[in-house]
Amino acid sequence: MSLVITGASLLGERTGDLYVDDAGVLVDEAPAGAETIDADGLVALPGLVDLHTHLREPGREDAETVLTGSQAAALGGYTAILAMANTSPVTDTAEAATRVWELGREAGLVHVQPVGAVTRGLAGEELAELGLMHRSRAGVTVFSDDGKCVHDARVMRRALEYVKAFGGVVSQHSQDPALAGPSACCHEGELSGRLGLPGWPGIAEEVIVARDVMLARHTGSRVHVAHVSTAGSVEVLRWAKGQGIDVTAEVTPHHLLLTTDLLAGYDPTFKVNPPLRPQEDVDALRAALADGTIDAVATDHAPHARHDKEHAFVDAAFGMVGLETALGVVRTALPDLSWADVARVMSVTPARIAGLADHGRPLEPGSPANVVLVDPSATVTVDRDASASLSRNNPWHGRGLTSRVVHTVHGGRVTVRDGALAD
Ligand SMILES: NC(=O)N[C@@H](CC(=O)O)C(=O)O
Ligand SMILES: [Zn+2]
Ligand SMILES: [Zn+2]
Repeated sequence: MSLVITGASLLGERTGDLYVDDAGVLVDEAPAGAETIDADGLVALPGLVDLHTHLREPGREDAETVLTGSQAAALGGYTAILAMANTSPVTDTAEAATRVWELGREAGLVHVQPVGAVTRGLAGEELAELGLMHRSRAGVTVFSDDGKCVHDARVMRRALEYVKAFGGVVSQHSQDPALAGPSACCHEGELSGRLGLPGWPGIAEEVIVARDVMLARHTGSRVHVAHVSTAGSVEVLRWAKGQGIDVTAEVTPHHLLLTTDLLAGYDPTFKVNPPLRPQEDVDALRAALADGTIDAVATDHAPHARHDKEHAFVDAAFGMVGLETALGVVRTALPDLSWADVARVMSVTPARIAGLADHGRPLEPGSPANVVLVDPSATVTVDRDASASLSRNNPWHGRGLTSRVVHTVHGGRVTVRDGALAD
């Protein structure tokens, strides 16, 4: 179905119309018989790309499936998501990766790009079949043991050497298990002491980031730092980039807006890895995103069933949902970021990091029609029950967030119309 989108503000810079042909590609003339979307007052961006999504299929379809996660992604303005490997079983074979890729195609709402595990079963010992996953139909290029840190430096070195051959990247969950003990469940600081909760200090992240940028330099391979959470990690990244080391980094929406004080109520909704940090870290993360030291925003959408989350704080699962709220949180946390910069950190750069050639493209003839249309002046009050996700661990419930995703177009197909899933 061809499409004419009229009067949108393209990246907030100039008003223009967008034309989409039957093949789902942007063209320079209005196709005959096209559906029209009136986008007057809306900002058009390339469809968002999430480098870090947890779908729970296979294994925990009660918490999320590829379909429900894809729906949440489309509602959040995404046209591509990377599905983390910590499912059950783990995505550590070509067959498992291909299955996730197929489920994504069947859901048909966003491109679901499987992330492959670095090590078998995320055990941190033997490398998974990285080459076979890359050569499979899923075409895996991003590898991660996320949820666990590849803590053995020798294993990390070998993984980097291996993926270098085909331009792959290792996305690291930076958490030194020796410094952040097995029961660590929040930021280590004055508050964790007062609350009597075992903390995990920023240094447990920073030593791994520092080690990994040196391994990237040594191997000439590419490292991506998942969910950066401290000012110290930002300093290391700034230095590494200055040296020309091939490293990229992401920050989550929640680390840009929420701080560790929220833990005073012992509400496990706010329990996440890495933990919410003090305001000084949040300020450093915002500045680093604005100046390009941090390359991308990634949701780390981590749905959990009620019976895994509703526990005493120490026993509850780590993680929060985030696909539907990411853009609103970024707009709220960084109101001065230009729309072109929002496109850069939420679409263009993540697509480049993941090697997704059809995403993050300029809104110009010849590009695949992956587009999101946003109302920049709306405020949305988040309701955790009005969500496509199967999980309700939503830290934004009841909050007002700036901007609203109105329409999403994936490959020329309208997936979200007027803020609701299209039929
Ligand atoms: N972020 C989280 O707190 N949890 C993630 C794992 C992870 O990203 O480390 C999960 O899979 O639930
Ligand atoms: Zn992680
Ligand atoms: Zn994660």
